[in-house]
Amino acid sequence: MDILFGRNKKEQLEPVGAQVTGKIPPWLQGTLLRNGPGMHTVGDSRYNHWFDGLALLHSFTIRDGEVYYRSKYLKSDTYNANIEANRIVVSEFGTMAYPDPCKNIFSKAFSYLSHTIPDFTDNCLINIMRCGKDFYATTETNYMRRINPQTLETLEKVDYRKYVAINLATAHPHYDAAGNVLNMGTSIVDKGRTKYVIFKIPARAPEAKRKGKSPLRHTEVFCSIPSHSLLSPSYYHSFGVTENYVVFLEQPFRLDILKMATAYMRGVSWASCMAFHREDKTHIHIIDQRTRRPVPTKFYTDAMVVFHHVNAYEEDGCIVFDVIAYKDSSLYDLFYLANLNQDFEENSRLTSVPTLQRFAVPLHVDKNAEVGSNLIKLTSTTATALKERDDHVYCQPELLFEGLELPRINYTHNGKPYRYVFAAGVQWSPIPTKILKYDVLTKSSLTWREAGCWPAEPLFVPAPDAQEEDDGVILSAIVSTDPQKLPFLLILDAKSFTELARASVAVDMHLDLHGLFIPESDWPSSNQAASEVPQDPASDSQGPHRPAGAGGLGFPWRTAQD
Ligand SMILES: CC1=C(/C=C/C(C)=C/C=C/C(C)=C/C=O)C(C)(C)CCC1
Ligand SMILES: [Fe+2]
Repeated sequence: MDILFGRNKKEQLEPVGAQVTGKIPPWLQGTLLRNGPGMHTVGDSRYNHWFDGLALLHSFTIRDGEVYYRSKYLKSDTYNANIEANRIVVSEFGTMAYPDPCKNIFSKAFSYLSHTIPDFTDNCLINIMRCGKDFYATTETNYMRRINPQTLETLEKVDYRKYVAINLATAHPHYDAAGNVLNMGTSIVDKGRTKYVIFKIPARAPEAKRKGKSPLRHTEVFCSIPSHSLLSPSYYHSFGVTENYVVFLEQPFRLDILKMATAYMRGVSWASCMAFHREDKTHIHIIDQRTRRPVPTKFYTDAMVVFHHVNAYEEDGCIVFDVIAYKDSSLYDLFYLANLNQDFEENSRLTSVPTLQRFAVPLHVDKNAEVGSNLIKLTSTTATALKERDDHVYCQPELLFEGLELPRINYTHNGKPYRYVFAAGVQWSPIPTKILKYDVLTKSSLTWREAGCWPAEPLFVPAPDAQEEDDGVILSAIVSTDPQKLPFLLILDAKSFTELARASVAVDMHLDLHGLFIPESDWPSSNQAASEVPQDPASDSQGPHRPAGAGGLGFPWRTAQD
């Protein structure tokens, strides 16, 4: 597994043409832009965990049936400091680093003190966020890096704290139809309180105040939810939205702030300051977007760990939400590189298989309902919500499917009733070996897999004239451990799950985490995009074609005159 996880990946700075087999639908024009860890050693020093790796951005530009690939390391402050020192000098999730090993005892003590409130990393390796015409590489700290989505160049560092009082933020924001961003973050012991903050970033700054200013300046706090514990807030990786509500799971997988404050001094990583408390509850917070207040009923379920929300929607006075859940927090332990690179089959066995679970929460709890009665009357799910005393409701999910992660949906159905989950399929190990389409209505699934192939998160792009939810394609970057097979971009017909085309590239491709698709018509200037892609030296075409301007391919919002 060293090929997948151990080696530092080589950048592909200039776009390289792919060898396309099959036929790419002519309407599919745009760029798949993705992020993930690509470098795990610097000089003689080594990161401990796969999530520590330095962010490597890569993109597949699809134009007129041809595909061009490029990749570039995010030139974060973290990257630059490491490269300059020729060793790891900035701490990441699973690795605590020390900038100056030869300091004397006094400056060491001073350095320890200044690290009790740590300045986190800007190694933004998890996802790409779009905000109007701006694109950002994101992680879960208070930093993001703006990037050029065409050249993959790294632009300015953004500190969320300048706009909203948070120390951590998710890398999985939501978008409304106008492209406004809704995200969540945690504010740790600020003015004596620890809270979860839901905030909105407008896609564009208000007209009068625009003048080239970033929409981030107009970030607005939407709602704050006090943490159940001041010194051990919940860790969360994503959240759910419906048309009128936000779903937030305050799970008993928690950060220990006192441990974090002493981690640097004790020489332990941030990861060691997180713990799963299996004896505790998972609190389900439902926030009404119209009143900007949490629904007062105290909904809860058993202890679980959720990284990815799939979707949520309203049905007959209930909130239905689907998540990928685990019985424990062992997933993060499996990504220690020592486990991935040695005795992979033994060390990387999932002790808890990720399952698709459906929850149903009643929005109005009948005061006269009997204690112990099930408040869910929906015929579409067997999920229950049992009334208890004192405004408490105990929710139990319906198990829909076992063995899936990295879920994606047709995003035009986000927050609304939907039918299909596209996901990576996992069995005994957390590394996906297949791609799945799960139908929540018929409870049936379709699978794509190939020997020696390791697929990334499957991303759905709707066809321009889509009538049905699955009219479109699935894009997934596939890394191969078969020496005879190059890595490739796989394009599946989302309806039948059959292969339409693949674009193989002779590059050192990394396993990535998350990303997005930018339709050609959404580029701020399509001329510029066209000029960025050079002629493929291997092809005898007359150079890059001008984009036809296929409109509105998949993003649920328009940016038109940006
Ligand atoms: C650096 C850092 C963090 C980083 C977390 C990361 C990098 C998580 C990655 C999660 C992924 C990739 C999940 C996939 O499902 C914390 C713990 C938030 C807080 C302390 C500083
Ligand atoms: Fe994620």
